[in-house]
Amino acid sequence: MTVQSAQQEEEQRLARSLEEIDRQLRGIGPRYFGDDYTEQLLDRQREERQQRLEIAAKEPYFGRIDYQADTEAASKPLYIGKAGVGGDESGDPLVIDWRAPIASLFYSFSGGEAPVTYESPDGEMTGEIHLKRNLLVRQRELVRVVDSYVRGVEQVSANDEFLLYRLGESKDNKLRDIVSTIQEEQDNIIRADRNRALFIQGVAGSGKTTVALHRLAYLLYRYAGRIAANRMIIFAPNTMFLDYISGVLPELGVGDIAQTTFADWSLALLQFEVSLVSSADTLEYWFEQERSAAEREEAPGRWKGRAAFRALLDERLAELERSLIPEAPFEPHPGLKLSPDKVKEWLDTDYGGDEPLMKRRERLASRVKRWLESEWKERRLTDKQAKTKANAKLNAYIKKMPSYSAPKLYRTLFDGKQAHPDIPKAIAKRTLQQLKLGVVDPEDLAPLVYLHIRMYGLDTALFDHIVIDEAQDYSPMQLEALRLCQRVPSFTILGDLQQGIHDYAGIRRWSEQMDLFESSSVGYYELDRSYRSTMEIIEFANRVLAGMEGGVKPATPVFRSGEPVTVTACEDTQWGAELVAAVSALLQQGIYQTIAVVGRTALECEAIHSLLESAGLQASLVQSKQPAYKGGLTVVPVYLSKGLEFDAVLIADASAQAYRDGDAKLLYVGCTRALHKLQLLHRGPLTPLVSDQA
Ligand SMILES: Nc1ncnc2c1ncn2[C@@H]1O[C@H](COP(=O)(O)OP(=O)(O)OP(=O)(O)O)[C@@H](O)[C@H]1O
Repeated sequence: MTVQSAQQEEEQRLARSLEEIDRQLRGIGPRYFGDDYTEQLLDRQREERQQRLEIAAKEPYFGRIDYQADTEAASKPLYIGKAGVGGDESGDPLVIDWRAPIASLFYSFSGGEAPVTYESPDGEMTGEIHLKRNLLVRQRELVRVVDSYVRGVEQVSANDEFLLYRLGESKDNKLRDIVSTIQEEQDNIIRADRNRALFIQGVAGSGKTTVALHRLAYLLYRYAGRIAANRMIIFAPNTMFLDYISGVLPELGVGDIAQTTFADWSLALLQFEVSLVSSADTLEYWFEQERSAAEREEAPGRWKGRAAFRALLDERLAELERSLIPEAPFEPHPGLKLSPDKVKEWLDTDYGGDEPLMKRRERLASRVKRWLESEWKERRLTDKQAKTKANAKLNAYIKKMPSYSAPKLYRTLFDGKQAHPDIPKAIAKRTLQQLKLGVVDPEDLAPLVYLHIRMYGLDTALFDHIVIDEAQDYSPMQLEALRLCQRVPSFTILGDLQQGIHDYAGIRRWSEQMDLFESSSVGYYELDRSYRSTMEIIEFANRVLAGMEGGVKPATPVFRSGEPVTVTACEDTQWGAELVAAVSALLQQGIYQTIAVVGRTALECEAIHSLLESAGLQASLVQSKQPAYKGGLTVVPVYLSKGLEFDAVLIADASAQAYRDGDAKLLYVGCTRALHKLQLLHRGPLTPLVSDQA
């Protein structure tokens, strides 16, 4: 088939499809606002259908495969889109949802006449593919048709033209969905089994965040009715990042999934009984001045974050459990005794198991009360005075069963004689001082959450699935706390050890987290291809890490060539003027929607921001606790740029003074934020991390 006739064929098909989608949209009945439960359910279904059709009415599909099942005599065209649309009377769907089992062929098929297989609910299906076609529809118009495979024709399209087209686009201030260009290695992760602790180590720009969000949409589709969006949660590093990723799930037609930071979630769970030291203080401490490797390793965050710290918490919980039974028997009336052994028996047998400790305490207290009432009944006691006396004794007895909040129990670990001997003195001293003021450090949140859940349980339902982004910054103790929120592990845990700039609190090896799970429930994937940046940028960034200890895996670029990376030396006195000139030049090109000037510290960024403003260049300054990333021209400290991306990045000062030998990960993070253009300026000698590339 010629390109022209393919275009014609698809234009006709698009017109028919749109007509049918519009017809279905018109046929949806009016909304229902009454109290009838069945009607409400039907209304919700109608609304969901309407949302799907509205997505399809703009861009019904992006791909087509002509597939011949083993059991059939001829191939059928299957159109794949963001939202599935039912067909007319013929019974065949008009558009197949990208998450449907058969749609996996579109992502996994890379040519050849060999039989293909996919997993369906009825088992493995086999067939042949005759055509794989990419279709670009924008605002109901067919813009492009590209065949990447036609049976019987040698190698139709060598490169994934569509992928390169998408990657070449410039980006605004929001992450986007990638349904039309998901790559096979990404699709394997998206469709992996639900009940797993799935770890994904992926280089910068390999699509980890994007893939995790698509996986949620997939899980909701695949396990519809069994899992719910409002029982899923995404943990991301900060509120600005949450805002940046907030568009993807709605684009995929998914709402209602909680997206939060571990700190915000923990503080709410602890009912704000404690507050957190300012995150700006923590960041300033670790990033504004040089901190040695030894200091980072021995940091309180590492100490309290270890899985071994859990043993100390468990010890304290066990002690609390033992102390729930008052030593002396309960004697409400002369001659009537309830022995500690009997109370222990109740605690162990009737209220044992997994129930939270303080809930067991409550039940135990009620049990003792019931025992007293039944004794009264048996003895036909009517003497009101005797009863009042006994009730007073009952209250005194119950008071002897200790009741703690999580922070109060936690405090005992660090406090005076009760303090745990294994805790280093300096850590105990600081923690206690803080707790007395009702304040905690970030690393205290996970142990507090752990204690709270073990003592009081969760207020909300258990989670069906948990996503942790930038998980290399999570301590094993955080994972321990989150594990309590599920019956069976169902996690997507993603990160990049090479970007582990918060290693004073996070991990050095994935095994630190993986070892918390049974090996049979752990899955591990690596993503090595980087989709964000041009080849030039990736090769440059790879060499920043090259000298680093500990088996660095370089990112593999997609074949997308761009401008060379530039490194420019400036006289100290000229640096400000050169910076302004470089930013102006980038703006004047008019092709970059987002430009970042990346500084080493918050202080330096404030100075750069003033410099740009006084030169008449409007820029937004990113600070910790920033609620949203606005796009346009941004000045950002390197440690807050993690997770974000910009069309062009200017590293403001890549001098040896700013980036020392130990700062390779930090500079790597800065460089890998760039999609199309990377420039470095330096005043004073260039950092040794890139000196071979200048
Ligand atoms: N298959 C794909 N098709 C098109 N674009 C893709 C694909 N995979 C990833 N991208 C793009 O690559 C960029 C990086 O994706 P994302 O931010 O999810 O990566 P990441 O691995 O989380 O990065 P980092 O660790 O550096 O924060 C995004 O612009 C995303 O849209």
